[in-house]
Amino acid sequence: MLYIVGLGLGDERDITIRGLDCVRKCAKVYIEAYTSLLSFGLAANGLSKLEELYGKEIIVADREMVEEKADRMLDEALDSDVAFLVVGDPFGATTHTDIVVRARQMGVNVKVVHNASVMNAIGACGLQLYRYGETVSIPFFTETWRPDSFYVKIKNNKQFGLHTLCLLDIRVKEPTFESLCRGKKVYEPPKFMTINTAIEQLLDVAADRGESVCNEDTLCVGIARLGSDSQKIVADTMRNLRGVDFGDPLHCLVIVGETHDMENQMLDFYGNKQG
Ligand SMILES: C[S@@+](CC[C@H](N)C(=O)[O-])C[C@H]1O[C@@H](n2cnc3c(N)ncnc32)[C@H](O)[C@@H]1O
Repeated sequence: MLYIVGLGLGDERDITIRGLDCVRKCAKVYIEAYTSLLSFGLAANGLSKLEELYGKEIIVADREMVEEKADRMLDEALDSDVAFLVVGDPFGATTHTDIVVRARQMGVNVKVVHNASVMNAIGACGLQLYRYGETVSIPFFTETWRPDSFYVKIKNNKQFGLHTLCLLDIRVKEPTFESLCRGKKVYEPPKFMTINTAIEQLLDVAADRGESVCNEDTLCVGIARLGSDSQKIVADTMRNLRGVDFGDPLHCLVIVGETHDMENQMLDFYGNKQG
């Protein structure tokens, strides 16, 4: 059996009792370490805290392992109990749906234990979950690569008065270009997009396109470390949010659509006290 267990967003104690029962009975425990790594401080001593609380050794599965070598984990799950831990909810990232499909194709039984995800905890900022359009992902721009399909989606959402949740790029275990040329991989340090960079990129795309789906006066909500004790939520215009220090990752951004009275009251509560 493969147990895919959501860990939630806060810290190692956010696992559910059902999730913990699964982990404790499994022969092997893997943790996905690239879609939401830092929220659990896994880069520091977070992993040993997890191992201590769960009473199990935990194997860190990086992107390569999950996307290319998952068959080994799935083979093990054919004749023993294996847990795959995911920060947030198992279905909060598309990769994990892929694992479920591959497991079912191999005849592996799968059980999912749900938990809070950025996709629903975002309700904390006061904008109603029912009034969001398509979620977008904003990738890091490079000198030569500036994909902007997210912009059209934001435009479509805005046309219907809907809010847009923007998930921001995470780069973990990316090989350097030079090392790829030399045939021996050396990895870049992990990179997490900040709300400030996301806003810069959004304003750049708007300027390139000569459209003002987003401009300096667009109302947004910046959210950092959602669900943790140090969560920070600030609602303000892009102009003002650009200068706010949101601190450590992970960050995401909501572009506000049409709002109702209750939503406005919540946004006032998160109004930028620094800007
Ligand atoms: C692919 S999603 C992973 C979602 C995760 N599996 C879940 O269910 O919440 C990763 C992106 O979501 C956003 N995100 C995830 N957790 C967050 C948090 N606690 N606070 C703010 N943003 C978060 C960040 O923009 C991050 O790059």
